[in-house]
Amino acid sequence: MIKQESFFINRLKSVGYAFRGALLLLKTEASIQVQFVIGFCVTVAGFYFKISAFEWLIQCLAIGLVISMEGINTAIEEMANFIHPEHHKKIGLIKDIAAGAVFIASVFACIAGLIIYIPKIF
Ligand SMILES: Nc1ncnc2c1ncn2[C@@H]1O[C@H](COP(=O)(O)OP(=O)(O)OP(=O)(O)O)[C@@H](O)[C@H]1O
Repeated sequence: MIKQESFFINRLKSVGYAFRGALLLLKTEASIQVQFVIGFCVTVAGFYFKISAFEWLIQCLAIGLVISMEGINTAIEEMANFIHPEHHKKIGLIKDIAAGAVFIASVFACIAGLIIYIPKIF
């Protein structure tokens, strides 16, 4: 019983730490703030154009994917700077690959957005 309680409290604490991390990203990371504003704008567009439940599903997944990838990219950058603050070819490569992953997610999110909104606008 005690073990179960401590498991539950630990999970609750983990959610708290994760929430703190998400708030920190939103407060301090310009790229996350930009993605968040874009996410807000397309959410407004979703209501304006009355997109379907399936389109909402795709849009929510795309917004979540891009913002979370951006968060992982930030964590990789922070770790790289902490482990090796000096200039190094390998650190540059690691950062470029992490940024590349965000870029790929963003391109596909844009394609999904175009598929949803182009028929509604034109
Ligand atoms: N320590 C380093 N050694 C080698 N190249 C680096 C190093 N730090 C950054 N770079 C190169 O400069 C690029 C930009 O790095 P930076 O850390 O400024 O990321 P950024 O994309 O500007 O991130 P953000 O603006 O989100 O903080 C990297 O993608 C990498 O190519």
